[in-house]
Amino acid sequence: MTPEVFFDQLENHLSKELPLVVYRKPMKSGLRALLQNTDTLYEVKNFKESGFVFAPFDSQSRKVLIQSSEMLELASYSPKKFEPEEYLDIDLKNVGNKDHHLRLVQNAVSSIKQGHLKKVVLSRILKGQATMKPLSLFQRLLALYSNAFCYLFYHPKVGLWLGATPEILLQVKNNRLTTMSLAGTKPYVNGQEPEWGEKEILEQKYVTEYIEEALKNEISELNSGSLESARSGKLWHLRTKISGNIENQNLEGVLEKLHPTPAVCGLPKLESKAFILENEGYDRQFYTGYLGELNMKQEKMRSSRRANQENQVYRSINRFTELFVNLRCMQLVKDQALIYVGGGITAGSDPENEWDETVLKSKTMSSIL
Ligand SMILES: C=C(O[C@@H]1C=C(C(=O)O)C=C[C@H]1O)C(=O)O
Repeated sequence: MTPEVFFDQLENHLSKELPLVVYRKPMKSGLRALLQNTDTLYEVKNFKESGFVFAPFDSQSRKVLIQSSEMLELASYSPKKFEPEEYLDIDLKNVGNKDHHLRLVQNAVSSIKQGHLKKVVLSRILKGQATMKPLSLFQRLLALYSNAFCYLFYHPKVGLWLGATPEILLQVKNNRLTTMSLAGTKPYVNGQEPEWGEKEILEQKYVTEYIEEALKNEISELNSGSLESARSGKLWHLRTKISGNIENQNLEGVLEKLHPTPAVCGLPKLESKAFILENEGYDRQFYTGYLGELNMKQEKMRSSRRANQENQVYRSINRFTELFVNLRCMQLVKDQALIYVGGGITAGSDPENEWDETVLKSKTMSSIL
């Protein structure tokens, strides 16, 4: 299949207002799309389902599933080069005023200092104008962010979302589970690794400790890698990779423990979530939720040749799950682009710096407008 045919089929599906998702995994060149031929809204109930899950921040709300009627694959796709520099100063409007966000951060810092919370992630929306078709915006994402999970999701009963996320929530392949702790942000300047301060080191450490604690009874041989700087577009983050063995494939239990991690919610989990729902002043919907392949089939052709036996080729079918946190994303409502951004607040946070961090993060998506 050629890229033209691939994208024409997606365009045609979107024009019929039918659900679809198209995505590229980090550091891969292939594209995959799942197309659903009815507008039924399927939901994930127990994580035994198979398809593409699109789950909101608030786990009380429904987790949408695209059940593929048809899967399209493009083995390799080279996006047209795109130079965003000239687009970077795009005019974005703040939804909600700056004072509100500064006060929100200040209140969180006070709450942390009083000992009610250790960390809370606070976010907001910026608004821009989309002047291109959604699939053209998606192609720009592909051109800019080769190490992110890039996606476009559409369901007539949910809306249209696009994103390029650097954060893995969970991968499960052959009983091997991988996740990561990602937090702390610095701008990417001249390719130089940043000097990390105490504030970033602490906020990332909280996430690592939380994940280790959450998984310790679910996962055997749990192992945390070393702390590293990870680049994400024009930003750097601190990252620790964490892996282990998941014996009983209890995805529902693991996700219940893991999501939302303090990378997008806070610590303690329930208190910080309540703080967000009470004070942030808007509905995050799918921002800081998670998305990706759930129990997808992978067929492998194996061959075995034993002495005195014919060469046998047989098929084995594995299932795998690969979920990402829905960060660096936007929602398209007609030609309005709503860009969702946030940052982790700890005792050492300065409201103006936190505001600047959200402006910086918004450029990941505003660069494609
Ligand atoms: C909340 C976001 O990002 C998260 C928060 C980070 C931080 O506080 O430094 C860094 C990476 C993500 O875990 C976002 O991009 O909106």
